[in-house]
Amino acid sequence: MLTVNNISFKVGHRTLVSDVSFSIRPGEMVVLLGANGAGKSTLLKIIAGMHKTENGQVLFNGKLLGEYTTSDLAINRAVLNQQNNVSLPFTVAELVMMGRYPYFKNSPSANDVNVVDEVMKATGIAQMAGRSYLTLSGGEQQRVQLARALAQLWQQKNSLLLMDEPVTGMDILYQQQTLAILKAMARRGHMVICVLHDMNLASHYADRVIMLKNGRKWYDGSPHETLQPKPVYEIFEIEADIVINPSTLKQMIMPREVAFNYKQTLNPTDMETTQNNLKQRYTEYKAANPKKRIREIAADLNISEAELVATGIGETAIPLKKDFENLLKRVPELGYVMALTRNEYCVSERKGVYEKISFTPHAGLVLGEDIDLRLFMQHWQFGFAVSENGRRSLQFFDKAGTALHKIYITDKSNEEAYQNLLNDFVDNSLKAISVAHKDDKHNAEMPDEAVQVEDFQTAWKGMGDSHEFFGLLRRFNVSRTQALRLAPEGFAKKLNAENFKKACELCAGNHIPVMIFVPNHGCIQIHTGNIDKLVEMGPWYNVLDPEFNLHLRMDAIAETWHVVKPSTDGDVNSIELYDQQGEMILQMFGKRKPGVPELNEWREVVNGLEIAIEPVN
Ligand SMILES: Nc1ncnc2c1ncn2[C@@H]1O[C@H](COP(=O)(O)OP(=O)(O)OP(=O)(O)O)[C@@H](O)[C@H]1O
Repeated sequence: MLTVNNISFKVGHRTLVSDVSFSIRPGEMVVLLGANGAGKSTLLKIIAGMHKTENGQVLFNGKLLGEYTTSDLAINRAVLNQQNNVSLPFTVAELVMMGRYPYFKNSPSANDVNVVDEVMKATGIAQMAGRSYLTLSGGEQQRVQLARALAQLWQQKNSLLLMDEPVTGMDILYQQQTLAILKAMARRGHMVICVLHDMNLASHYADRVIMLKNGRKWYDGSPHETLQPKPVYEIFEIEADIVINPSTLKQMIMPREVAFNYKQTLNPTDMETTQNNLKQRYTEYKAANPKKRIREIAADLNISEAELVATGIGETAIPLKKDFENLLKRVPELGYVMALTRNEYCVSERKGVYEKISFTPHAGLVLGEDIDLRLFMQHWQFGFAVSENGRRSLQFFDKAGTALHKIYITDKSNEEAYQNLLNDFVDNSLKAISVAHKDDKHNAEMPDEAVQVEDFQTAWKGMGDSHEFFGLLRRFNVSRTQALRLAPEGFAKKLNAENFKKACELCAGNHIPVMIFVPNHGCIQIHTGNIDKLVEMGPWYNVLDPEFNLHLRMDAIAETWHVVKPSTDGDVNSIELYDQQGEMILQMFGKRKPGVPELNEWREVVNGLEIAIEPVN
């Protein structure tokens, strides 16, 4: 058993590993994943006893690592480093025999010779036993080093194999074979910790995946739990689609294409010149189209909204430090404000006070009476305080410059608190911004036939809480609209977009309180309460109440569903609207809270909808 307790490691003032803890048992194969420089090799060296830590401890088979003698360590753990410098022309067999040095003094025993033969066969290098190591290709040398490490512990149960990128340079067959050998070693009673860069190899061979970022442990769990779009994004900053390999039922991780953004290579002066040119275009376009909103102008000019806002730096826009969690914790001081969250086709505006703000590594929460938000901070990249046409607001954008959330100052807001907040969070160094290429949405779905529909339907019916739905999508690797299509009979019914209006009218007319969720990838805004004034204006359907406004593009609704999710408080009914890409536009529930069944009146409204209007789409 290996137990790592709260270890940290510093070089000078730089912390390379910070407060990492985990244990592994004989039989387990653990894969360490993380971006370049995340601290994987450093962690491995600490566990190998090559780096001494000031804090924490490493316990190996019940004894502190520091208490092992060098010769004891040599027969209990083997290390394969990223770089193996060999300058003398040893033969392959001689080099592998080095793994047996801890076991003999002058000449190897028959057993040592046997072990060397066995590992050379296992690693496919037996036919090159007599060749000089220095004449081998990179991948062949790597296999020899692997064989040396294996020879060291081949017969030592409960020992520890520490492998730093063992498959680097190997062709695809030997990559697979190497990991198969390591997994077999684990199954024979060894403990294996292996640094890899290939998530698909990790998916196939790891029993457990530990993900590191900035020297800290971020995720620790089965490949199924950890190799998901969100952890992958957080660790590697790359969007990935996860599909299930139908023959192995293991996840396949497919990173999305990234476009090279030349603007990111511009130096600050070039960025400012580009920004000044844009400012001129923006000013001219605004003058010619005075009624257009910034989001529409951004779309027309094929530029992001954040870049347009940034053209006002020094005049209408103050850049904010990227310390958004601490900034948001101060927003309650502003008092009565207006929170705005939107996606492509729907805007939710709710007035009130930010209260009960907290952050976990996975999401932020604002759980006030009025303002109710779920925040996904990993997507928050740029922030500005904007003052335009007499309206002041804090605006937050993702890395592509798309707006995620805005907070508007009202007549009743606390002016002094707003000024103090700006003083504390202004980023005077930022003169121009450069945004990432916008990810094209391609919600590739597995074919319906590849989904384990029966199990999926059973799991749906067995939900104890509607919040489990997201986990269900992950588990069966289905998109939301696919899930609705494959739902068990009676749990998802297709409606017409007009049904949504009908439901709003019935709720407004009968004073039935509702919950309206408007999501984007950085924020979900929830309005809970009554809706009253419903107004249609061109393609927009609006709720225009004093505290809550909703603007919804009816012509963008491609699918409307009535969805039923079981919970321990009885069935929960919702109406869900999706766009052409399968992205959720809006979700509406009856007002509810945990432990209380949903309102009967709401249930009657949704259940009556299909009768009210025949579904056509
Ligand atoms: N001796 C050292 N002195 C100063 N910094 C160091 C030292 N060793 C490593 N680092 C730094 O510590 C960080 C973690 O390094 P480490 O080699 O553990 O990363 P890694 O996760 O293994 O990365 P890679 O995937 O690139 O191999 C890096 O930023 C590296 O530059």
